Amino acid sequence: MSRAFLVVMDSVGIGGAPDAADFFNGDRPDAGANTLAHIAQACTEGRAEVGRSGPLHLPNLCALGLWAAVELASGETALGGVPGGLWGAASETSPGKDTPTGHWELAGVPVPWDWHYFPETTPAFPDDLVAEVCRLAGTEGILGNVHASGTEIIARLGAEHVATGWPICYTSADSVFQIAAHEDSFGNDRLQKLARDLSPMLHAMKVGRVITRPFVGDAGSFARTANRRDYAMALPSPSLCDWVQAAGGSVHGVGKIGDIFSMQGIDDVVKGDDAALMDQLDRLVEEAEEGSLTFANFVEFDSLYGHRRDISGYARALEWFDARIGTVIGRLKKGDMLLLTADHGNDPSWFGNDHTRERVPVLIAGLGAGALGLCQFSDIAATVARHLGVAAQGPGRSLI
Ligand SMILES: O=P(O)(O)O[C@H]1O[C@H](CO)[C@@H](O)[C@H]1O
Ligand SMILES: [Mn+2]
Ligand SMILES: [Mn+2]
Repeated sequence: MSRAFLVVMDSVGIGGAPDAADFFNGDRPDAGANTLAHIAQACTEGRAEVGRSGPLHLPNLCALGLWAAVELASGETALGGVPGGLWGAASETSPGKDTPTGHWELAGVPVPWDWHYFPETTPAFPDDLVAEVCRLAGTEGILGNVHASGTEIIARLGAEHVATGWPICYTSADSVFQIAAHEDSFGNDRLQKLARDLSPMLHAMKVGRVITRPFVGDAGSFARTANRRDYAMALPSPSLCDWVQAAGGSVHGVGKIGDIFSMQGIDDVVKGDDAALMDQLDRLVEEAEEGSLTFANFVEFDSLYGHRRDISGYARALEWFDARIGTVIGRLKKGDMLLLTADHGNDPSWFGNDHTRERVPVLIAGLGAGALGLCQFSDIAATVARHLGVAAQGPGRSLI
């Protein structure tokens, strides 16, 4: 018997996606974006000195083969290290660079449809959708109705929201409908019910997620809380999580995993900030059952630093993660696999403020050293399934 830990470093791309020119930030194609290599270059050149200093220091990820994976994916040579793990680089085939699309394909389910994206117009949403939000919320109108950054829009419209009670609705380059509302004046339960009731209409439009963005505080210092929830579409077919459960194994979600899979195929989930999630991953390395899959997402690279184009912050988060994951890897037991990967890129040195289409690293601890080569996202599901002795479905092929 064996156990598997599949750990997604949200947005930690390594460049080189063959179809990057087909994806955009505004009108700028993603060709050339490289989250890790560009952060490393900025660190080396002294352009990432806030709260940290000097060259990017990732000894544990490099010891697994991270920099070999970056070079394989994109040809960029930035740092070094002799790979002591299994390492490779994976490309996505699905027509989307968002979190659910990436995770579904990592779990063996490429997305077979085109998502609906709202136009970059004002208003961004059709009248019938706005009317339905008003009906469900019991309000005369909505605020926003545009493409926006979530922190910027609550700073701009938060006071008007508190005064009118109208929900702030916005979208981005992703297939999302986001609703921000104040936890005290609007109420978090009411916000979650609104999103839950609205999501069937959005899902029928092929909008991937309705996301709640509760916030607290006063004008000038509004702050989002950890009570964000994502109401995602159901998967079109069973994923790695279902395969593991069908074989009798438990599936433990850490972080956003429960939301991304609508809890389908997941036994339990723990939530919190990334530091709390790392504690939970550490606990699961101690406690997870034989035959189980622990599926973790660390989102702060993306949500706190990638979208905000904060290179120093992203570098700090990587260095923190590297130190903590090194400890976790040191506690793995015989027969365990820990596979580190990502769901898309979010190059903080790039144009715009959205994700970037990139290859992602595949780093495996616990199974010796060697090159896995270039592969597909869905091969990761097949690899984990093979390790657990579980029958895989879908297009992936095991790398081991
Ligand atoms: O600016 P905020 O609200 O963080 O939004 C970001 O979060 C969304 C979901 O991950 C993305 O689509 C991106 O727009
Ligand atoms: Mn993501
Ligand atoms: Mn994101």
